[in-house]
Amino acid sequence: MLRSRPAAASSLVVRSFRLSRRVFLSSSSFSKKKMAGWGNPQGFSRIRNSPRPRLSVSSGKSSFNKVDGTSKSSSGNDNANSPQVTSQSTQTSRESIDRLYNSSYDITSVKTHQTTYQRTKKFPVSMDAIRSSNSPQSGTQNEEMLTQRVRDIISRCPQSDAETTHFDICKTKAAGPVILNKSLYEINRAKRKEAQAAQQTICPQRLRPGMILLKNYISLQDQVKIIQKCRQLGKGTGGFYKPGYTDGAKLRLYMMCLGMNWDPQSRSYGVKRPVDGAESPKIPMEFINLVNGAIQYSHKFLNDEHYDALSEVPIMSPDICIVNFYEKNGRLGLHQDRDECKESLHKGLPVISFSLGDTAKFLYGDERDVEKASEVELHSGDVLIFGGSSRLIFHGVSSIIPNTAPKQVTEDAGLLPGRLNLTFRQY
Ligand SMILES: O=C(O)CCC(=O)C(=O)O
Ligand SMILES: [Fe+2]
Repeated sequence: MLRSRPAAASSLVVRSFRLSRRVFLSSSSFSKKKMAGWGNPQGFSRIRNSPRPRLSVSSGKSSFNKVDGTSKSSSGNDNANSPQVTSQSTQTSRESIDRLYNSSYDITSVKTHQTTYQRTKKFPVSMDAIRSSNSPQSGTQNEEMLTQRVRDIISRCPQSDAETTHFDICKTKAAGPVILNKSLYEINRAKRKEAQAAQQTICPQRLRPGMILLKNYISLQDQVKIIQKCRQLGKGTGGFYKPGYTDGAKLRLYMMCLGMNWDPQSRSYGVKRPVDGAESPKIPMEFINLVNGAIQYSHKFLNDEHYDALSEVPIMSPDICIVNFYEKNGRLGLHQDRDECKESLHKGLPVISFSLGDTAKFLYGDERDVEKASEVELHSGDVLIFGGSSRLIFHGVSSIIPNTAPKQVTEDAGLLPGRLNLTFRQY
């Protein structure tokens, strides 16, 4: 799980600009602040993208200072073309380079005009070239050192497919039980699984017109699979991040969008998310099959109860899935889901919501008023549908009830304490 940064790490940002043909090294404070501001909880996501940046290097004094972390950028001048190395900065750079030479360090971010290459793994950069041109250090030699360092960094930038590590919703695998206990552990687990499977009966309820709750709809086996898939997608490009607003406020959840990105700041959908330009992963087909099955199930239930199934839950093809992960103190204020296209809203195409993990207290009502809202508990495996005349209900999560997730979810899938919610919509 990537939640903290190795203590000894320092970081670099390498930017290359096609127009100015300039690369500079800037301070860790820049990249940390930027990443933290953009939503990654600890400000350290790993992103590796191709293509590699074209390398062209010049250096500015602020670059050296920034490496050293001693000053803020004074090189806001991105058009500077020639190296500027003053005696002051030469001194600073020598110290910086010495320090770097003596330790391996993190490359947090290599940024081009289009792409951010980020990684956090402790990453030793060969300083042989720097060593060989050690002293005396003229401005030109300094520049060469810097150039070599940048080349080193770039040459270690993987060229493979994009890969990002964001917030991990699952525990990293704990050390397994000792061998002697293992068989007993497995026997007990199998028994527990059987007992829980026997208890799992789908129980549909019509909470109000267009609002159907399918209790226990998702089998434990499927819950584990959904969590594992969300975990895998959530660690990659476009994965989980903590959305925030420009005023600095943060939502009390981690979010990942599939199919299309929904931006909480602008309340709009787009291909790429503004925070890091990442495209949303596709919605896995298994998820879509489950959604279709839930729609069919609700239709059968409504028909059996003599309601107009198609007007309460119109058929939809999900092309958006917003995945939220709530930690134990997570919540979501009353709101309407109304950023899908007019036609989708007009037709009342339903939102289909899967709950996994700890139980949520879910509020819903006709007004944005907590006092007047109704409450229902959503347990792991429940599917909530709101379409037709309930499509624009106000809804939110007032709290997460700790330690209520089924054992399979916490043990087999390893979901962290908290709740995973997936809402499917058709744009
Ligand atoms: O977590 C939930 O149950 C609701 C999520 C939600 O309303 C949303 O993502 O818009
Ligand atoms: Fe919502």
